[in-house]
Amino acid sequence: MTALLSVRDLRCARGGVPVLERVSFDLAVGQALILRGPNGVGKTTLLRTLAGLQPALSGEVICAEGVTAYASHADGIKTALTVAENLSFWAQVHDRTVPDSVYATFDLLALRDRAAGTLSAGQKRRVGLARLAVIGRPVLFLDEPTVSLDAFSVAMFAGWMRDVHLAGGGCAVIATHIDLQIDAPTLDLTPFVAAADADGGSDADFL
Ligand SMILES: Nc1ncnc2c1ncn2[C@@H]1O[C@H](COP(=O)(O)OP(=O)(O)OP(=O)(O)O)[C@@H](O)[C@H]1O
Repeated sequence: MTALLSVRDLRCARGGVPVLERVSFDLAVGQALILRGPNGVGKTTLLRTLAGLQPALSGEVICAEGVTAYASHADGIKTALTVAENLSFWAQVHDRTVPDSVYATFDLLALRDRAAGTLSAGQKRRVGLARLAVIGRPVLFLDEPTVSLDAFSVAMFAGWMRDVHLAGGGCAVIATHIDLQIDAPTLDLTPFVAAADADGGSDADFL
């Protein structure tokens, strides 16, 4: 099966300090990988590195150009715009139109014309997740996507991930502390914590 994303012997750092090493995996069409591990183990660091937001220390992330999207804890919402205007904005940026189904899928029908700044945290998160359905990027890197969501909304998001995104030819790497009920392997990052001081610089770095 052809991989949409291949990660080879990746070593990554945060703030100049090596955090993870020896991370390798492949994701094909329809596959997701759930990242687990205690606070500070490096889930965000790995996702940022996979998304190209920071360089790897070594190793390879093999993926086609322009097919990835990264979503962090921040919703990236423009508060003065309505929900519909936010979704239209993202659609335009990606040269797409907003599928009508998105409003029902993310339970946003009643909120369509509300200024996004007036939404609750969970409602804002639903708009942020709906953005993923609008932009049409097949390779998603998601950092705690269900923060602030109630159980109904978590199930709704998981349903979209499973039945629309993955079934529609996408893949995803998802850091989450909760069980999304998605049929996907889990990668616990604990064994991949970088060896202490393995690349911690030298006195010469400070001179
Ligand atoms: N801006 C920063 N500068 C330096 N070190 C940082 C920075 N941000 C995070 N770190 C450190 O990098 C390591 C990995 O952090 P990271 O945010 O990737 O962990 P995480 O697994 O996503 O944690 P959490 O589950 O708490 O979100 C931690 O030791 C953290 O303290």
